[in-house]
Amino acid sequence: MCRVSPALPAPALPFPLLLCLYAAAQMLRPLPQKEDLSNRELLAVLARTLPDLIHSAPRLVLLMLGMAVVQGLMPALTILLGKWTVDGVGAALAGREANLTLLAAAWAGTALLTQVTGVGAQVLQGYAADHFTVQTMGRLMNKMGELPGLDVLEDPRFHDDIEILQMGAPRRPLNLVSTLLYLIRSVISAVSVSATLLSIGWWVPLVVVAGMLPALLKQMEFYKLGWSIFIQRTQDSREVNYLQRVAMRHEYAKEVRLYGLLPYLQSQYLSRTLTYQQTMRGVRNKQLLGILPYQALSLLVTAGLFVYVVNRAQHGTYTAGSVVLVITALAGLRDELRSISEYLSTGTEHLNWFAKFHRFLDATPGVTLAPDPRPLPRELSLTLQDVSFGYRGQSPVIEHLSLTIPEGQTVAIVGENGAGKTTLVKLLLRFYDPSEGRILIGGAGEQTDLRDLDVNAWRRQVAAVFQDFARFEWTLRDNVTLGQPEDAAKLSHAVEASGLGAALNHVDGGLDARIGQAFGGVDLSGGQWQKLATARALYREARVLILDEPTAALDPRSEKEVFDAFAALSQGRTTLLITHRLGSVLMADRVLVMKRGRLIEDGTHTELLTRGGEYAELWELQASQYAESPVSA
Ligand SMILES: Nc1ncnc2c1ncn2[C@@H]1O[C@H](COP(=O)(O)OP(=O)(O)OP(=O)(O)O)[C@@H](O)[C@H]1O
Repeated sequence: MCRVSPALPAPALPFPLLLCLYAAAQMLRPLPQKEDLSNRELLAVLARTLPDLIHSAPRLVLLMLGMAVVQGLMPALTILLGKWTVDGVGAALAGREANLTLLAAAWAGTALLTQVTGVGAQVLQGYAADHFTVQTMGRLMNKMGELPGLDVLEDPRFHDDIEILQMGAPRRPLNLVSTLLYLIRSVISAVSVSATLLSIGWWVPLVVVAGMLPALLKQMEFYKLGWSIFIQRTQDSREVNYLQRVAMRHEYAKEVRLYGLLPYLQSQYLSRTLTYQQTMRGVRNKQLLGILPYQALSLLVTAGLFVYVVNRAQHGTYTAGSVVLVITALAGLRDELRSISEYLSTGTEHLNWFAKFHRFLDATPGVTLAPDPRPLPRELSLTLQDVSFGYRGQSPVIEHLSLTIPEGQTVAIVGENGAGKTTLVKLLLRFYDPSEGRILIGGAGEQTDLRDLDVNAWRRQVAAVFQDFARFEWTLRDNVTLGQPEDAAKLSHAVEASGLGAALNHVDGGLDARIGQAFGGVDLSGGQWQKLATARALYREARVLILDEPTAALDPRSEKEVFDAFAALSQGRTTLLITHRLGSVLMADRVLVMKRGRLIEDGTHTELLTRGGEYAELWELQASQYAESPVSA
């Protein structure tokens, strides 16, 4: 509550008093919470974030803090120098002694120091940004390394977060530290500038701050909206960006043109964007108009004080220098308080980002690394014991699956689309853990639950050609070796056996040619990409080979060559071949037929044909397609 000086002339009393009361009442009104986190939670995030950031560049942060303190004191010093100079000029004009040269030098020194510390702070920020980015990105990458499975990455709760984290990692840490330093600078500046007003009267800073605060708190509310708008935008913008991508990217261009999709995409894009913009415009305008009365109050207080000081100066109570001081201090204080409210709000935004960062770092994956991994068994036979699994706790897509695949066996897995064949492979690679049952690795007497093994050691024993293999836009060589030490003989065999060798003849630069369009490389055909994925699997010396539709994109000659290569490679290795081309099943020792997540048939090709079940039916169906084809026209 404000107290009014008894020395204040009677007519001036009610005005500041009323304003103080009004301002106090406004300040007591609770602010609507627009941000995700409470102030206490934000402070907890700050307490966790700051030590990490300081630790990554302690000297830089200390230097930046020193500069912020110096910069914070400069405005008050400049204001006082202004007052003293004006009063000095007055004294000199009246024939009294005044050291104006010293004042001018001090003013110039202050201006210079402000400039130097400003530039210095920016240089330091550049260095700090490099440290922070490396540290933050490093922690994100480390976390990725702690996520052996795919569950967290596929969790819809993290889809938006991952995009926000990726975009923010290079800038949020520096933004947070700079905002805090700016905040410290502005608080020091506001306090010291307010202190200069004490020379007018002890009540002056109180009245001024009380008059300006409501507008600034309101302003802060508006800034706080920024984060909610940003979050909202990320959710909406993923949809909108997707539409944009479909309209503009090469990979969709053929269908977009053939099916005349552009008008549809445009209308979807426009309607979503316009709805979003309309909502945001409404919120923004309401907020901005809401600030107006508070700004009027702030203006009234400063104008009132100005009139009062000018009036009293005319009667000789204050010097001309004091009038200059009030003018500059009021302007300075208003700017600083506005900056404080802005920094508090943007700081909140950065802390909200860090809250997401921590949430991701703290995410506990369903698939965890074994704390004390058991050694890999000598023999790598695979056993599923009553395994069931459903994605993200949904209804099971694998149900009560039990089977054993001895090391060295070649097994074909067949079945209709969606039967669970790829899911079975993903479970064997421990991208997910079964919801029920166990997967055991090892021969009799040494079987170990897959969950208890070092998952990376296990995966090093496996090579795979996935149905949706990755297309790394690196050189052909890097695409095959994938960061492993290069062995020229192995590389050349993998390239030839996969059928990639023929394609290389037409590519400038051979194995060192960059592929893919993202960096202006040569693009490969679908089949060539698949051969590349095959070469990758062939290059890896693995004891288990997983082939999920490995020849779907290959021409018949390439398919034959690749299967010959697989047949040679599968000797002595456990091979799982998922395929709809039943002709290729003949290379398998055993066939598993899956239907709706269950194993319905298990035997050799001949046994299953004789049994006359699902497999025999599928075989007949495919064979009849060839038989019915006219042999000669
Ligand atoms: N990441 C995922 N999240 C949720 N559901 C999934 C996911 N992957 C697959 N599914 C679902 O699991 C079921 C089994 O899919 P899976 O890919 O294992 O079948 P598949 O037998 O390999 O089929 P296809 O022959 O078509 O490749 C399907 O119903 C599919 O929709």
